Amino acid sequence: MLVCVRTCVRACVCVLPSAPLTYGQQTFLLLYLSSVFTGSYTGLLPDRNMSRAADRLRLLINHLDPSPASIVSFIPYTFETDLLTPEQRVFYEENGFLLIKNLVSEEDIDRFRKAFERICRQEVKVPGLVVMRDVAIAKSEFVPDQKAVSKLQDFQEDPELFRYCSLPQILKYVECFTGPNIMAMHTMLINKPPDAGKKTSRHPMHQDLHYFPFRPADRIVCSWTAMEKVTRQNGCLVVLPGTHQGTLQEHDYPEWEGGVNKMYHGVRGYDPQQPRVHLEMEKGDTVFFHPLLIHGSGMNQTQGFRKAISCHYASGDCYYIDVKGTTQENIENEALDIAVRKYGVEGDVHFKDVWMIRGRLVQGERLSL
Ligand SMILES: CC(C)CC(=O)SCCNC(=O)CCNC(=O)[C@H](O)C(C)(C)COP(=O)(O)OP(=O)(O)OC[C@H]1O[C@@H](n2cnc3c(N)ncnc32)[C@H](O)[C@@H]1OP(=O)(O)O
Ligand SMILES: Nc1ncnc2c1ncn2[C@@H]1O[C@H](COP(=O)(O)OP(=O)(O)OP(=O)(O)O)[C@@H](O)[C@H]1O
Ligand SMILES: O=C(O)CCC(=O)C(=O)O
Ligand SMILES: [Fe+2]
Ligand SMILES: [Mg+2]
Repeated sequence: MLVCVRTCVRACVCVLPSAPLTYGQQTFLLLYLSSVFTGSYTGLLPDRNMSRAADRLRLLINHLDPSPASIVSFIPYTFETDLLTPEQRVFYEENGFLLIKNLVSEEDIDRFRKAFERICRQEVKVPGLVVMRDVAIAKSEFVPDQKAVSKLQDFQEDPELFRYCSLPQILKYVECFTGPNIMAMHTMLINKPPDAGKKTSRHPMHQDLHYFPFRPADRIVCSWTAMEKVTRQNGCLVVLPGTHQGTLQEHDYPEWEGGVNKMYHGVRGYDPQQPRVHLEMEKGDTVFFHPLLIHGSGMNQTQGFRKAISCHYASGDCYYIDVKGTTQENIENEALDIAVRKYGVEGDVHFKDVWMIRGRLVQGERLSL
């Protein structure tokens, strides 16, 4: 098999010019190899830096070795599971996100919406649930209505909402990023309110990994499903493609005149000139994205509440890290302050404990999380 692969790679490279490979040539080679070898060598990523791409290909051919470690180092972000097409795999490897249209049914979304409304009307009480109000109206009189709620967080104890995290069609995709043991670590239903005029409905550009004291980052993925049509107008997700290939950056509260929501940190020194992509989506469309991908969402300039439901998954064999002395120390301190108030615990509570109690196994085995 190895000889066969090597011959085939060499054959492919021989027909290509010895000069730097174009993007199209690389894509062709990649697709050809994956069709012949059912994906085992789809790690030949096209690279926008054409001479670097040629070097990488030469390196692969010279050191062709079918050990899992060498394959992983060429295809760091995804696993082969027969689900992703080579094009989808390459897209995620390159961009750090993948949008799947029409993945969650209307019926399911309507059920999640009803469950959300019951919580807003305070007809059910869910242990551990955090109900957030937008900072612009946080100090106004409490109305038990969805108009007061900007986000639900930690709905793992609500069986109806948590059904989202176990939907088989979602887990099939999640498995491509996490592998077969899957923990649902963090759940949210975001009800982005019409902006009250202070731009507080924005979510600053950030990397979700900033919030997580577990690793490795490549075995973590977010699924985010639009519960209705989301557009630039009502504050769709905005992503910076390819930023998942960078490192975790320092995060702080952005200096916004109108204020910013509690714990909405943004990457420090965000440059608004960077190329960004607005992910406009229909009801049921789902985007999967890497926890280092820089993303946020714009203002909601409509009168409706823009709804989305999401879950962060991690491989069961991810491990906790100590964030003391790292850029994550600021969010650890804030999270611990809130946890102490929420659970009434004193003293010896650690960032890791806050995550351990939220995590729920959804597939395979719970190992180290
Ligand atoms: C990957 C993922 C994790 C990324 C993200 O999701 S980033 C966002 C993460 N967000 C969170 O973790 C939620 C944080 N929020 C919360 O825990 C809660 O909503 C709290 C801010 C603690 C407020 O909850 P609670 O105490 O039940 O609410 P109260 O109405 O009694 O308000 C208590 C004091 O908090 C203030 N407050 C409420 N909501 C917000 C807000 N959105 N932004 C800023 N300040 C807020 C409120 O004005 C009140 O302040 P004082 O009157 O005590 O000065
Ligand atoms: N200083 C900043 N730090 C971090 N994130 C920011 C900063 N300024 C803007 N953003 C983020 O950039 C993204 C785009 O915001 P913006 O409100 O411009 O939305 P938009 O969809 O581009 O709207 P518009 O059509 O008005 O350009 C949002 O995620 C927003 O929170
Ligand atoms: O739905 C949104 O506006 C984005 C939310 C988000 O990125 C987050 O909460 O981490
Ligand atoms: Fe996020
Ligand atoms: Mg703008």
